[in-house]
Amino acid sequence: MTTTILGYPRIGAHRELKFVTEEYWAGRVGEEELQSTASTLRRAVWTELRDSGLGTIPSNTFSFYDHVLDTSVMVDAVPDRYRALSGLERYFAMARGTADIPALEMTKWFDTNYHYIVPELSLDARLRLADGAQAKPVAEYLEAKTLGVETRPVLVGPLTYLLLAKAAPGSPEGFVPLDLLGALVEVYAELLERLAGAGAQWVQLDEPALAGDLGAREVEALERAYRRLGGLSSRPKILLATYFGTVAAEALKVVASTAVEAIGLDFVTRPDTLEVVASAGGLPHKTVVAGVVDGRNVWRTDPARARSTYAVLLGLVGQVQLSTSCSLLHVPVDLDSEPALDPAVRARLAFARQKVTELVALDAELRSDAPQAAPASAAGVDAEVRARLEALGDIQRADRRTRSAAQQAKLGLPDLATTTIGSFPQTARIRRARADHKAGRIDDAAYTEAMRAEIGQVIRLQEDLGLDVLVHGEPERNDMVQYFAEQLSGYAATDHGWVQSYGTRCVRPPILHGDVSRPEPMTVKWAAYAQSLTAKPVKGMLTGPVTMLAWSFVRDDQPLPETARQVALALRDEIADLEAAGIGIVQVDEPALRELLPPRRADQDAYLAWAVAAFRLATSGVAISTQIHTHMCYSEFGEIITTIADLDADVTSVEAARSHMELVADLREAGYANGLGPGVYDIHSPRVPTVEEMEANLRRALKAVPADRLWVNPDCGLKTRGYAETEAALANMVAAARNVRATR
Ligand SMILES: Nc1nc2c(c(=O)[nH]1)N[C@@H](CNc1ccc(C(=O)N[C@@H](CCC(=O)N[C@@H](CCC(=O)N[C@@H](CCC(=O)O)C(=O)O)C(=O)O)C(=O)O)cc1)CN2
Ligand code: MET
Ligand SMILES: [Zn+2]
Repeated sequence: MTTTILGYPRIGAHRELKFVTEEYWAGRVGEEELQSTASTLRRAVWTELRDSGLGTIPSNTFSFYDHVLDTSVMVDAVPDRYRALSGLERYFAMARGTADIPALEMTKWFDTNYHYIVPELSLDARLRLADGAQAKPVAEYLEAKTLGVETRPVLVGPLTYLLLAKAAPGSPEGFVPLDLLGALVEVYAELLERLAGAGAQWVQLDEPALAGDLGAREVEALERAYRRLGGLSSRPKILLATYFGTVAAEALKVVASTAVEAIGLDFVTRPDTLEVVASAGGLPHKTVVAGVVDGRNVWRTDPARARSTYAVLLGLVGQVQLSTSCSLLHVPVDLDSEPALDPAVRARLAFARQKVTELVALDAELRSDAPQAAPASAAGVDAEVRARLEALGDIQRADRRTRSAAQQAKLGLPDLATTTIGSFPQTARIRRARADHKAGRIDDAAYTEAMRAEIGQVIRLQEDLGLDVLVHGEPERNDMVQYFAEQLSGYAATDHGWVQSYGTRCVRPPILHGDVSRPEPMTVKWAAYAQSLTAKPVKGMLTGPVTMLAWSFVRDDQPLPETARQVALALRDEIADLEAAGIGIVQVDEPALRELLPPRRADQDAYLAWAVAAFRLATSGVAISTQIHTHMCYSEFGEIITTIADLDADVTSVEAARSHMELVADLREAGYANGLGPGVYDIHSPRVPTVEEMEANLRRALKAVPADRLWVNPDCGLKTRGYAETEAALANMVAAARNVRATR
């Protein structure tokens, strides 16, 4: 037996990669320094893993932006619009766009808060191993080898890669990326041969798609791909890694029949993986890389549970190695950087470094037969919260027409009302004030004053621009989830627990460890201050229960819906306080609603039911004249379209610019008849949208939504943008709304 992990954080223990990359983008450091920092970070990971005693060590887990984008570049799946560029310039243009070329799309990596760059494939794509012997996985394998570390290069598996890709715009009807499987597998065949030539003993092919529902076509593709790769005469041994759920039984059967030497299985996400292996008649000729340590949550592993999984597996499979359930990309690097955490919570935690140590210890324990003590786990119980939830009555609001009449009487908004999604640019000045406050360089009063000054500016700007519904701009929030978590009981925040979300953007997911309650109002003083500065309505801004869970590390000792109800109750209280303070519109953001959708159809309805119930619990306590908004972004909404209607918010804003408002008609079909704000421009790019393009978007939307229900807003919050482009874009947006109002 031995140990391994499926991947490791790449951003650096102190976000070194983020900082150097952003300096490179700003033109303040050159490529040489960028490359040298990257190399230092890779080496640090390899030597750390080697010194920790881990059995086998992954490589090619580094990326300058995203591992799916790396794969696209590696197989030369580069759309023509980037062909004039080369090297890193091309790579970052694909990720982020340039002044002239739009970026590739970005979307959620399965049900995580990591985002990948969506491959765009056309029927005539000529896939090939772009850099031949210098291909990234080969180069990184050799780089580790010169340090004396033998590694297992990690690749996105060909099936998963194609299932995550989309057909290039203008592709012939019926073309799907999976049609390119044959060509892609030949590129992987060449790569595997080159890796073998470089001396690699093992390669890891990640196929998380195998934990979802698979059709006959996908199963057939799986078989074709791995028969071909398994049958290569010169290749490393193959570890085919499945994760983010239980491997589909049909897929396991196929993989078992190929020459693949090892299969990675996730024993953490769901309880039924052992049953699937047993029903398949075991895997007597394979090594199972058993994911017994949770790769994406921060709780210490229960050794008794790992032991029993191991014992059962021993009787079912050829060999067992202990591993993480998925890459450690999704957890922070080091618990030792968090001295301020409550010791009782801390005792229950393991970050990436600690998980490696856990694996080594588990392995030693299983060899020596000396059982380890289980972590003491005692989540805080709040009897009052439980009693209140128990006693809670109706969570249904009055019917939509009654509400909308009352709200219109009170708010008197024009047709095509203009607004924004909440945040305004998080400037260096704002972040510095927060850092100064935290370090004690400025006191509470000075910090409050600094934030009020920001709010004052944002309100004035919106009045000057002529927006109809204003926001306070969220300057006081380090992050829309962390900010609330820092104020709720039952939640802990970290100081350095950074996890990559996309590119150089990171988050510190808070840790939800016990029953949740709200000791004090969380947003009222900021919202009320903003409202005191203007006669226009100011929209209060909260993060919804599902998103509060999705972007946190959540306790695993009670069902998720229970935890969601506790968060929802705290939000319900907050909304009541906002209403009492004179805030007539409250937006409850649920950008992660789609993200938590389980991969298997069979599990989806139950999830959607509790997600809707939690949202309604949070939002149903208000007067009919109080307008509830919600906001969603970063998702393919297809599967949750009827759920958006079920939330029954008075107004829903959704990301729509990149899909050209397609969603608007879909929502109407699904019976959505409330207010709708399809984003009229993409906020992910510094490009300033023209009045004409936003007008065109609005006219398109008007075909499906009447003007008195159509809202005009950007796709999402503006926190990652600068002021110059924000002001220009919003001015154009208001002009577009006015033009459409005038010429309808
Ligand atoms: N949790 C979460 N998930 C999400 C989103 C989101 O907003 N939140 N949005 C979607 C896209 N994901 C995103 C993730 C991160 C960021 C983002 O802007 N992150 C910032 C950090 C935000 C933050 O926590 N800021 C803190 C800390 C800032 C900081 O780095 N401070 C310096 C010191 C201050 C300075 O001198 O600048 C330090 O700690 O070293 C603050 O403002 O207080 C970044 O990576 O740069 C944006 C979108 C989906 N998932
Ligand atoms: N109100 C939030 C903002 O504007 C919503 C963001 S959704 C990722 O930043
Ligand atoms: Zn958003």
